[in-house]
Amino acid sequence: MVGELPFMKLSGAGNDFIVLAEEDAADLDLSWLARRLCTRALSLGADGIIVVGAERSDAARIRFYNPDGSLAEMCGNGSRCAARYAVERGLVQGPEFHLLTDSGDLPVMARPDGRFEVVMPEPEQVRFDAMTVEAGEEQWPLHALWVGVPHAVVFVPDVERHSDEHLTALGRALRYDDKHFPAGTNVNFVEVAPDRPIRQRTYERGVEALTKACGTGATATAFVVHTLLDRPWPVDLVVDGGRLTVDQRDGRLWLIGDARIIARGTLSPEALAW
Ligand SMILES: N[C@@H](CCC[C@H](N)C(=O)O)C(=O)O
Repeated sequence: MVGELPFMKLSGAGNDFIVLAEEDAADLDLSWLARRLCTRALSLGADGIIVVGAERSDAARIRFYNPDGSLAEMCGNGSRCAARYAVERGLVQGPEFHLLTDSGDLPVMARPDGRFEVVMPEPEQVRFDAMTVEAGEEQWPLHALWVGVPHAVVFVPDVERHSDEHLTALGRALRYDDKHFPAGTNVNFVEVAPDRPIRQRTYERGVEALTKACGTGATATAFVVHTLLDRPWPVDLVVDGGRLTVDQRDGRLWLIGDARIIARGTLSPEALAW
């Protein structure tokens, strides 16, 4: 029986997470915990849980679990939320420190404007024009790459014209396309126009739905748009839950955005009892 569990809930550009201290969650099956806690309406609900552990005064250890209980090697928005949590709980001394993730050691900085910025894993396994997406009369080019987790970046001429249901159906079909994506994929539907921020909507693996933002997805998109369309750094993106910026400095990609505390408290055992 799990007792009262201290938690914080944070949102990064609308991607929301339940964050727990490693010491409080030590004896728990984290995959099971994620499936229980992330279910909206029956429990607190979130796009994932993050477990944060003290390591050194300049480094915290973090692990992400998706709502379906799978372990995600990386989460961009979750990294900023974990960084804010680590500062709030006094696990690290800011403003510059490191997050130790399953995708490596990621430098992070608490900015004077209240936002956080975190170095993202270097894009790998890049396949430009990996396939074409058939969407009714239209054909959309899809670029595939890995930014800690797998991503597809699909260029869509007018993304706002497509309903949530349509993008969800297309995203789900691609996510489960084992031929092109043996490990599954997150799918970013992206509209690029000159002189305005990129508009991005994301179907997330492990959530199996559109979420309000995806930080690794924003990074994947920025990399593709910079490389193929010469978009200069920094690249700004509008997502359903706010704004994200991806910049390149010292040859590394930085994800910049908010990390807002929504709630602090204790989870009742009944949050898990359903
Ligand atoms: N929301 C995330 C991505 C989290 C991982 C993803 N669900 C997966 O398993 O691939 C982000 O902000 O990067």
